Amino acid sequence: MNAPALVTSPATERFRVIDRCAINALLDELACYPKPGLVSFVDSGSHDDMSAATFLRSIEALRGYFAQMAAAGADDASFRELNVIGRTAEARMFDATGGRNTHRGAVFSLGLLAGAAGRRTRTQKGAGSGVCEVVGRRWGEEILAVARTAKDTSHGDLVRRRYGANGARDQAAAGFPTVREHALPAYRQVREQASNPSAAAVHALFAIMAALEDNNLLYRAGPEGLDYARTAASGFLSRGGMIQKDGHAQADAIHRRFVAYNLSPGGAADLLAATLFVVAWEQEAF
Ligand SMILES: CC(C)(COP(=O)(O)OP(=O)(O)OC[C@H]1O[C@@H](n2cnc3c(N)ncnc32)[C@H](O[C@H]2O[C@H](COP(=O)(O)OP(=O)(O)OP(=O)(O)O)[C@@H](O)[C@H]2O)[C@@H]1O)[C@@H](O)C(=O)NCCC(=O)NCCS
Ligand SMILES: Nc1ncnc2[nH]cnc12
Repeated sequence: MNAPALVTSPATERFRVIDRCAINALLDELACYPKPGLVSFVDSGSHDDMSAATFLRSIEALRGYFAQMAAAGADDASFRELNVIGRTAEARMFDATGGRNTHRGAVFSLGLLAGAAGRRTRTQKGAGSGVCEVVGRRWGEEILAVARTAKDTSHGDLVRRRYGANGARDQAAAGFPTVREHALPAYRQVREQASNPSAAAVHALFAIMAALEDNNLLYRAGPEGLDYARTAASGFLSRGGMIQKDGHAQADAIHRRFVAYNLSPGGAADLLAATLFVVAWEQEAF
């Protein structure tokens, strides 16, 4: 007897494409180099408890999660409903990494963007456009309404209390302004000048670092550490960033200094993955 034919609806296929774009975005973020203080295939940056292998295990554990978020987004799920899926994925990530926080921010930010991409597929035309804004418009109020209590003890909660810092929730609720206004223009500028995608990704990472209040930097090194990172990033960009002849060497030198100071812009790394997702999904959807 022949095996029954697998029936895949066009909607299911689109959710799979969204999943693939998100997984590839995470892989491309990991692969691009030099990233100040961050983990790559070259080295583990400022992290002594994680390597590229840890990140690969984490990414594999997240496969399928983004399709689930896309399907829920297409069903007009509330933030509360999306959050249930997100927390399960976060638990899978911690299982796969032995409790290390590789992608907590990406589970949140990229998960919401996958939900928004799923939601946009309902309208078919222009499905790729404006996914960042959709997150803010559809779920922004709910995201900000989730009450935090004195018992919340993530690093983000600590720096929020200590410095009044914003974080992943504020970015998402505002429709990812750092991605739209800084990272995407920086990425496209380098791509248009015929440079390779990895150089464009590194350039975009620096653009995010120059603009973002990154809670990872604040947690590890306080406002001085954050200022140091933002100044290093904006100086690099003002000299031409990855468009300069020796852009790679300069970025590598900044990476080494971040490792020496134990700095790691993990929040910026997540927003780089978000940026790469938006680029990939826009290409698929039009
Ligand atoms: C809603 C939450 C995601 C909020 O969590 P939290 O209250 O902790 O808020 P944030 O500080 O804002 O950070 C969450 C993660 O987002 C990244 N991040 C940091 N700053 C920003 C920023 N300004 N904008 C966007 N994103 C930001 C960051 O992720 C990266 O950091 C990881 C490592 O962080 P950390 O734990 O501090 O470092 P460790 O290695 O553990 O310690 P040290 O080595 O420094 O000693 C990293 O690799 C990146 O992923 C923040 O961690 C959350 O509470 C939540 O509700 N999550 C589950 C629900 C969900 O995901 N739902 C799906 C969508 S509905
Ligand atoms: N490549 C990376 N290195 C360290 N932290 C990260 N968080 C997300 N991506 C990261």
